[in-house]
Amino acid sequence: MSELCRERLATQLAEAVAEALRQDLTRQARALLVVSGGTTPLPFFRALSLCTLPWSRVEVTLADERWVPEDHADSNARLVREHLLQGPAAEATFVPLTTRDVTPEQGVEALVQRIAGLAWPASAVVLGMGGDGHTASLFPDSHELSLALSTGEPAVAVRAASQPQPRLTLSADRLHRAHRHFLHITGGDKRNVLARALAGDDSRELPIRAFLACPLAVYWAP
Ligand SMILES: O=C1O[C@H](COP(=O)(O)O)[C@@H](O)[C@H](O)[C@H]1O
Repeated sequence: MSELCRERLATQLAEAVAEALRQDLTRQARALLVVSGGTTPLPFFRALSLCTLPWSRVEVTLADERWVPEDHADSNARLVREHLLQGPAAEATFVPLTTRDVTPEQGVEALVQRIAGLAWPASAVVLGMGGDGHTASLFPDSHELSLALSTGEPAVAVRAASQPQPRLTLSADRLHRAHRHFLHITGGDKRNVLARALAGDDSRELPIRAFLACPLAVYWAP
């Protein structure tokens, strides 16, 4: 039952995101979609790839990325290429968030320049959330969290003791500036984390709190 619910949730989210892109494309030449990685978005990526859109006018980038090669099992870019950029959606322009630099600290400046030409503000940001309340790569146990929550720079290199790889994340400021915000989560554990987040206001404890007033359209299924 929960598999069916999750598929329907992914389809409904894909329809809402596609409609957001269509609306913006009636008044601008290009529209930008920011997606998250991890495991939750896979059915959403597949559903969105089936939507009718002028894909050649759609740009896609990530909210965050693990600093691994694109063929690595943990690469968010690999997920986007394999599950979203398929069929007609392959005509979209995808801008990944890694370089060949050894560390994200070395690569961040080039990435800031790479994403500067995208159609900001994004039409939609689709956030995920971890069990620790992180979203994008805004981790509660990261030294760079305060910077990523407060900087006006678009992207930040981050490290967190809880994570095996260093990361690159769009800053809260850059994510905030999107026209629409969606949160895609599944399962009782994440529902409970979201309930905790809604009951407080310290974004350093549960970084998803930084987006609760965007407004944030929550797409949840068991
Ligand atoms: O590390 C990450 O985790 C979150 C949530 O991932 P999930 O596997 O629980 O769906 C994701 O939103 C983020 O983009 C990703 O890099």
